[in-house]
Amino acid sequence: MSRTPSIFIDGESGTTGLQIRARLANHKGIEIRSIPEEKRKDPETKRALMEEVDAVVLCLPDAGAKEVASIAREMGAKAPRLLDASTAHRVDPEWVYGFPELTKGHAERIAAARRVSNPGCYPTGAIALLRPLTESGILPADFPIAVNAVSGYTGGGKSMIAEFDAGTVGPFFLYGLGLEHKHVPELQLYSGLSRRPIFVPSVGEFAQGMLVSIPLHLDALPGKPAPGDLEAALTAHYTGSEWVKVLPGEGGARLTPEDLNGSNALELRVYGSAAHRQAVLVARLDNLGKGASGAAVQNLGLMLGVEVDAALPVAA
Ligand SMILES: NC(=O)C1=CN([C@@H]2O[C@H](COP(=O)(O)OP(=O)(O)OC[C@H]3O[C@@H](n4cnc5c(N)ncnc54)[C@H](OP(=O)(O)O)[C@@H]3O)[C@@H](O)[C@H]2O)C=CC1
Ligand SMILES: CC(=O)N[C@@H](CCC(=O)OP(=O)(O)O)C(=O)O
Repeated sequence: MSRTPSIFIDGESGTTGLQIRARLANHKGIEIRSIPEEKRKDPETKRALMEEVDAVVLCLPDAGAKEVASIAREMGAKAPRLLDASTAHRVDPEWVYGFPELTKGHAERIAAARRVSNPGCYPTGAIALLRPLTESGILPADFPIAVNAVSGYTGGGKSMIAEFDAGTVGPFFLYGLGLEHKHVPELQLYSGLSRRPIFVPSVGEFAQGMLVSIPLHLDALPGKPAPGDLEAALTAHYTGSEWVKVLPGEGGARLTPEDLNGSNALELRVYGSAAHRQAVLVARLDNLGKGASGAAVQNLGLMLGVEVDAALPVAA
């Protein structure tokens, strides 16, 4: 593409949309087009702009994302490429899952795709930990898995931010306790699990940041691996990755969720006790970074074939 590619961020004033704009603020290689505020939910205005841009980033509730996807279907070959940040299309086989580090060749699949579905924040951490273990055969697909996670409250979008700003919620809560959280299908599918994992999310009184942890009884795994074998499988999978790093798990250390805020980084650690034959896999990320807008900017770079910095620009 020789001219500057253009995008339309549908839902640009929401939590995810604003963060994408901020990450692209200093970027000269992508032109951002908008529609007037009062027309932002008008399908005909959207359709007209969709005819003029190369890609649309959907930062909308699921219903809004499905509406734009159906406009794009009607447009046929004239439709722009779509990158959907919502949950609407994540396990739809006609969409490519937007986790470039998923497996060998996946970044190239994203680069070539017409429709890409950006991952959920929690699945980003869990899939990053589990996929290399199922792919390498260390973890059987039907192994019982439980995923625990804590998120900053921006993960709940404008409505949850308003609740915390108003001081009407306590400092911490578990949720998803009906075991029907919307992230479980993508987490199961892309981790390569045949047995539905148990997922226990929670929110703390901090705006941004996330930890995802997965405890494992190593004796129950067929090859009875040591913690170091798990770490070696993760290291082999992510060697050379710009954004995903495998770091030593130092027992006794405290791990806090906010350290990667503003970045597009994802850190993976294996904590283990050889004596007790136990391990805990932990992912740390910014829920608005690699968990949402950073990942979206990374995917846009692949889709449009331009160099992007998926991290927030550092304030001068
Ligand atoms: N926050 C997060 O960490 C993550 C969010 N996501 C997903 O991204 C999407 C957006 O979430 P988030 O940014 O948090 O949500 P927000 O509630 O913060 O923002 C959504 C924005 O979309 C606007 N909007 C709603 N319906 C339409 C429509 N039909 N057309 C145009 N604009 C519309 C809203 O405007 P108004 O308020 O005026 O209705 C609002 O500005 C969701 O699907 C969410 O699941 C994905 C990953 C992480
Ligand atoms: C704290 C909180 O409420 N988090 C959101 C998920 C945030 C996220 O990744 O969202 P999407 O799947 O919408 O993209 C939730 O649990 O529904």
